[in-house]
Amino acid sequence: MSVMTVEGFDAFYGRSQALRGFSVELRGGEVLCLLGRNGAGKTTALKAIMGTIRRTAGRIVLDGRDLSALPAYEIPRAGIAHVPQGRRLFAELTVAENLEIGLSTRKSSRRALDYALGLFPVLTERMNQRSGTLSGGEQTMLTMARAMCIEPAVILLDEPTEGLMPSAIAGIREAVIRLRDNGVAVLLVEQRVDAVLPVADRVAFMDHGEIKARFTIDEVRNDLSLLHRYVGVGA
Ligand SMILES: Nc1ncnc2c1ncn2[C@@H]1O[C@H](COP(=O)(O)OP(=O)(O)OP(=O)(O)O)[C@@H](O)[C@H]1O
Repeated sequence: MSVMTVEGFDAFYGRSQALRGFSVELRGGEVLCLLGRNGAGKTTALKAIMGTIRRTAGRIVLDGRDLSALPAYEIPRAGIAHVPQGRRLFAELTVAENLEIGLSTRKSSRRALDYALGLFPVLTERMNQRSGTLSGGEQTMLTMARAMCIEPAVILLDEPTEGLMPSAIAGIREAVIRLRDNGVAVLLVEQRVDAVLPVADRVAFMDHGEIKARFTIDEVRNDLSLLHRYVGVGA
């Protein structure tokens, strides 16, 4: 199983420090959920892992390979996929065409496509539909499937359930579980604790760019007041 280690990331927006010693370790077949109030630095942490914002300190290692000095465009090829907040699909293009874009960095594209569609079978019936006409949940799954076309060891998901109806949230939850059961390491950013509890193995609470506390999901389930204390949500 893969292991990703992120150690001591610092990052700044101008003079304001957005990440302070951000560190996580994540294994294949595991879901780590990053929770925190608005502006805590969760999205910034994912961008720092992808190298799309500059880090001033820290290192990242995936399966013994130090990725710290790689340019951002090399990070997906090294095995880390990112599904950013909001669904960045090409609405006028079909499902198949959107997936082809995900495949363009791979040589063995047929196998990768079969793999991605196997994780999100609902898309196979909609290959020729314009992606802008998919439901919100289907669009999110397409974005996730596109990211999976590189057959990554790690996937970073930034609020995949944002704006979705409860029924669609259940579909995303199942998709996350399927990724995990396929041995993928999942780093999940969520606002909605109800979306997290059924899928997370561990949670980390962020505040002011820093991880303030880490718990196993059983510790959270046994003491829901932790959620209230760290993210200010009703428990
Ligand atoms: N491009 C930017 N320039 C300046 N400041 C930024 C920029 N992007 C984010 N910030 C600031 O950095 C802090 C962390 O933002 P970030 O988006 O990482 O938080 P978040 O935890 O993902 O929040 P949310 O849950 O609202 O998405 C916030 O104070 C935000 O205003």
